[in-house]
Amino acid sequence: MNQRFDAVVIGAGQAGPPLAERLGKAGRRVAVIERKLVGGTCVNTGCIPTKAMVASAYVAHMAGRAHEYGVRGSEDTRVDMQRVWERTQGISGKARSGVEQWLVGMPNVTLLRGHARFESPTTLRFGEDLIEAESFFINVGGRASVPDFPGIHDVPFLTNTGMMELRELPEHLMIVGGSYIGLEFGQMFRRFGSKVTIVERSQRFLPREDADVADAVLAMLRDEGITVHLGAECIALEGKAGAIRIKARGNQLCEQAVGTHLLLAVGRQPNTDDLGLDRAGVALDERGNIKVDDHGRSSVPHIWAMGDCNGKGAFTHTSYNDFEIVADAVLGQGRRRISGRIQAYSLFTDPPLARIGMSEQEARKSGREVLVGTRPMARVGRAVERGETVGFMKVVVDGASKELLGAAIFGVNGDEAIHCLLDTMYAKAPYTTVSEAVHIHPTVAELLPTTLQSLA
Ligand SMILES: Cc1cc2nc3c(=O)[nH]c(=O)nc-3n(C[C@H](O)[C@H](O)[C@H](O)COP(=O)(O)OP(=O)(O)OC[C@H]3O[C@@H](n4cnc5c(N)ncnc54)[C@H](O)[C@@H]3O)c2cc1C
Ligand SMILES: NC(=O)c1ccc[n+]([C@@H]2O[C@H](COP(=O)([O-])OP(=O)(O)OC[C@H]3O[C@@H](n4cnc5c(N)ncnc54)[C@H](O)[C@@H]3O)[C@@H](O)[C@H]2O)c1
Repeated sequence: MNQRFDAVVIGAGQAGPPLAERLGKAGRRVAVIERKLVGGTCVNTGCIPTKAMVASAYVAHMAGRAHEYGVRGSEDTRVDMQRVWERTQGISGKARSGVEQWLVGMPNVTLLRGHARFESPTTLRFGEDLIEAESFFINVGGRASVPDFPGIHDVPFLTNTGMMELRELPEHLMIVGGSYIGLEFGQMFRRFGSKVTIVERSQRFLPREDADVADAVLAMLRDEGITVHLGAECIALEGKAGAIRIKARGNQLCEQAVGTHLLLAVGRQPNTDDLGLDRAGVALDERGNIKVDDHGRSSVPHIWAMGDCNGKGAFTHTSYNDFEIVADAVLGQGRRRISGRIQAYSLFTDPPLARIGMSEQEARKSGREVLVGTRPMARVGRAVERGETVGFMKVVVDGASKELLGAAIFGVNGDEAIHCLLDTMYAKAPYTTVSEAVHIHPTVAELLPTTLQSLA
């Protein structure tokens, strides 16, 4: 059967559903095609379930410290992984059904379940059907990369998706990759009670971050009993279920460890290889991302790409922002641009590492007159009162223009507090806007003005 729509959205991730709603409300007949679970990675196997698990791990950690706060009765803290799993699935499932009900209730929008693939620039193959449309909006996201290591077919391994299914505690979790996924899962499973070994190929931990920031995160993980091997590139896997060994180049220390479970957290690849994009004439970059202009338009003018599959961001907030930019280009004035986005992300360890704009190393490389203000969390009243004083805050400023260039807050509530700096950057206001502001006491944000008064 042939079907015709004004617009087709492929993938119900973070950008597709809100765009479908906007197009539908504008009177367009829209199809949203989703091959698996609506809500995509964030809702089902990414942000939402992992942050629910981070919350369980936080409670386990604090229960172990309860006596420090004068709370007794939790000396025998144990984690019930079945219950952690149920809670996580409950939160993720509720979010998924929320997206589903929202999609089904949208005016002029039809939700179709199955895999879509281009047959031509204006036609999709959808099962036995062909679907034609005037414009297409691709929001297909990505999946965990699985390198073809020798041994990969013999040794059982998990990715972020498989981690969601664990209902018992791994005795020893080995993790290849020491970035967002490896560190968030590594810390939470250590707090649940597993032994954790992380094998990272970079010689320098978190190389994107300033050395003082990266060192502080590494020290925190090691203090919690996590083994981190740096400069260790996994090149092969050996063993069998329950007894897994990682062979590494550069640092063979990890080869002495035998793990019961293995998590591969070595990056993600876009879901663009089974979309028939060659038949549509859509150009890809060398990593398989769909090339887009500053408005999200691909090399074929009526085909747009949003979210992880365009390689312009790898976060839920960047995918959602892509929706806003594409909606503005298609239905508005085309004022908004991807290049107008300020880099912002948080590594959700506990405490989190929140980052915006430039690091100090990037700012210095740019040749500006760089001023830096720092303050340890141990001197932030709120952190002291909470008994969570790990980390520090750091703000980077252009001394000549007074512009805020970037910031890192590795500390309790840093992921929230950093937004007052981020919004000041969007407002293009000088740093004195914050340094002369009066913030509420006692908060973590309260110390940002003081930090900015001590720039050097
Ligand atoms: C473990 C983990 C934790 C994360 N934590 C965070 C976090 O804390 N904060 C943050 O900002 N980001 C986080 N991320 C990243 C975030 O999840 C992604 O950046 C975000 O989900 C990307 O959304 P998207 O809209 O690009 O696509 P996705 O959410 O991946 O959705 C794409 C959808 O397209 C569907 N699809 C694919 N191909 C087809 C096809 N051919 N036909 C039909 N449907 C198709 C898929 O089934 C999927 O539902 C995390 C990621 C992971 C893996
Ligand atoms: N808090 C968040 O916002 C959050 C959380 C989780 C995931 N994510 C998103 O998911 C994406 C994927 O995360 P990720 O951590 O898998 O990937 P990543 O690309 O951030 O990091 C992969 C890490 O694996 C290492 N590595 C690669 N090959 C290796 C090998 N053979 N041996 C040892 N180390 C190796 C790399 O050096 C790197 O440090 C990220 O881009 C991020 O945007 C975001």
